[in-house]
Amino acid sequence: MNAPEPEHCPGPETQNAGKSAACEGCPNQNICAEGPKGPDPAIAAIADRLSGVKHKILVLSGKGGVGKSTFSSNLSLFLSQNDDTQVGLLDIDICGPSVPKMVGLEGEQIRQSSSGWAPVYVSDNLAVMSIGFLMANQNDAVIWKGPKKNGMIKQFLKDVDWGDLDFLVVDTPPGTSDEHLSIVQYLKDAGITGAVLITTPQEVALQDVRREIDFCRKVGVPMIGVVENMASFVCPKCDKSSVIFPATSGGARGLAIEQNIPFLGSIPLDPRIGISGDFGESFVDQYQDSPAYAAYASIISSISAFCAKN
Ligand SMILES: Nc1ncnc2c1ncn2[C@@H]1O[C@H](COP(=O)(O)OP(=O)(O)OP(=O)(O)O)[C@@H](O)[C@H]1O
Repeated sequence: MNAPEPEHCPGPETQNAGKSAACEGCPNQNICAEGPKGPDPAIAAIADRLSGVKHKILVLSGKGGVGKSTFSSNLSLFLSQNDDTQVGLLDIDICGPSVPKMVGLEGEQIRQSSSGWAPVYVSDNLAVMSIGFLMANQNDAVIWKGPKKNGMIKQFLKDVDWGDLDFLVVDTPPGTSDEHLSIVQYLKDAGITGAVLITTPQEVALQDVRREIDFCRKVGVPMIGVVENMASFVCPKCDKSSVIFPATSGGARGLAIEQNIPFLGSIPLDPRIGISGDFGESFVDQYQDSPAYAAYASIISSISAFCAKN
């Protein structure tokens, strides 16, 4: 749907979709008339498939490049440090699937099993599925229109055999697009524990987070909180921290207060985070004495506490 609904819109899922008097002249008329009627049976199939998954966490960002995939990967790696915690990481950033590289699974392929698509394992208790595993060449561009992207998201949610998981971390595309609406719609019956919103401190990024917050409120996704990324620089040699954007310092925290949602914490820019991601190594396993690790630990403890209560 890309135009506002007309007054008295019968709703895209109804038998009258695209055919009632209110639909005349609506730019969505043809899409609605041709679209599926009634609830999508995939929604129930997805709930069934994910019935063994305790917590589904969406990682969202208003803008690209703010560190959403890095956070999703490190969140999953961190949670899986506990051998008794089963973690799944689903990368549905269809146009820029960077998770396979970040967790050291570049070049892996999806395997079919009798019970669906088998995820690829980083360790015994960390399973990963990514659109990147379907691409023969990692440099290929994914040029798909909306319905095909939505179909792929549906298939990922419905067909991947995760087994029992404590956490499923979902790395989403940036912004609030059709794909986000689809994810929320498809997970309607399965349930979403909550969303973590990643931002950098610049005002342009914060503006987009406001839209993301508005989206979550409109579609009823609980917000676990906001994470600020790359607001300060920590020197890997002396661990001294310097603020990078003094003009917007504290902006993400201020935004969280203004919007009445939790501020989970601030992860500094640490070159070792970028390097670890580029080489598919685990930052959270290797640099446990760094300020950035301490920030991850504190943020993830708040996320776990939220999940335990919901
Ligand atoms: N705290 C950090 N310190 C250092 N580098 C970081 C940090 N967070 C992210 N990066 C680096 O910033 C770049 C962008 O991060 P990432 O790919 O995670 O962003 P993204 O929001 O997922 O982007 P997109 O949505 O466009 O895929 C990467 O090179 C990553 O290594």
